[in-house]
Amino acid sequence: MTENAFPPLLDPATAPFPTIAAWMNEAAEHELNDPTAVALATVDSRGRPSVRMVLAKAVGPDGVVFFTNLQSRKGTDLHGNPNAALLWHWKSLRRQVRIEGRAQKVTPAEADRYFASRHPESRRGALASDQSRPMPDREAFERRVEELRARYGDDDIPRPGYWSGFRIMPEAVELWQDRPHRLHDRVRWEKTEAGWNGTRLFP
Ligand SMILES: Cc1cc2nc3c(=O)[nH]c(=O)nc-3n(C[C@H](O)[C@H](O)[C@H](O)COP(=O)(O)O)c2cc1C
Ligand SMILES: Cc1ncc(COP(=O)(O)O)c(C=O)c1O
Repeated sequence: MTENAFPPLLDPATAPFPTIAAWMNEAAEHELNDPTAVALATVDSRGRPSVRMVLAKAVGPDGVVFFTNLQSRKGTDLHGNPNAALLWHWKSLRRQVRIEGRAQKVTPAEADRYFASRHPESRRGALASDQSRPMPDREAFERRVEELRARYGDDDIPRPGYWSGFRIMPEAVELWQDRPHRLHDRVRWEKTEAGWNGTRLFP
C-alpha cells in the first residue's frame, strides 16, 4: 500500500501533466471507444449547471481543447460564464482526472485547421446541424446534408462561423487512482506563480 501512484507530485514545474499524458496513452490502448471523451460541465447565466461529453483534441498545461457549435447550450453558457469543469473516467483503468479552469475561444485559424481535418460528412454535419435546437424531423436534417453534398466538393466545405472550439485553461487538476477497498490515491494540484502546488487528499 505504500507505492506512490503520483511521482510527479514532487515536480511543481510540470506536475501533473506528464502523468495525465501517460494515462491518456494507456486509455488509448485499453478503452473500448473514444478514450479522449470527457464530461464538460458549464453553468448558465442563472447559475444552473449542465454536463455533456465532448472529445478532447489536446490536453496539457496550455489547455484542454474541444470543438463545438458556439450556439449550443455549452457554447452560450461559456460565452456568458467561462468557468468550466472537465472529468475523464476510464473504467478499464479505474482512474479519474478532474480539471477546472476558464474557457477561451480558439483562434479562427485553429478552428479552420481542425475543421479541415474532419471527415467531409462530419464537416457537412456541422453546417447542417443547429446543434441543441429543436429539429422538426430527421429527414429535414438529412436533406440539408444532402443539399450540402450537392453544393460543395469535399475539399471546399466552409467552416461555419458558429462552429469553433474552446480551450479550457487549467487552474486546478485532480488525479484519482483506484486502490483496493476504497483506500484510493488522490492528489489535487493548484496553479500558483511558483508552479503546480500538489496536495494529497483523503479519498
Ligand atoms: C463520446 C461523445 C463525444 C462527443 N463529442 C462532442 C464534441 O467534441 N463536440 C460536440 O459539440 N459534441 C460532442 N458530443 C455531443 C455532446 O455530448 C452534446 O450532445 C452536444 O454537443 C450538445 O450539447 P449542449 O446542448 O450541452 O451544448 C459528444 C457526445 C459523446 C457521447
Ligand atoms: C456533434 C459532435 N461534434 C464534434 C464531435 C467531435 O468529434 P470529431 O471532431 O472527432 O468528429 C462529436 C463526437 O462525438 C460530436 O458528436
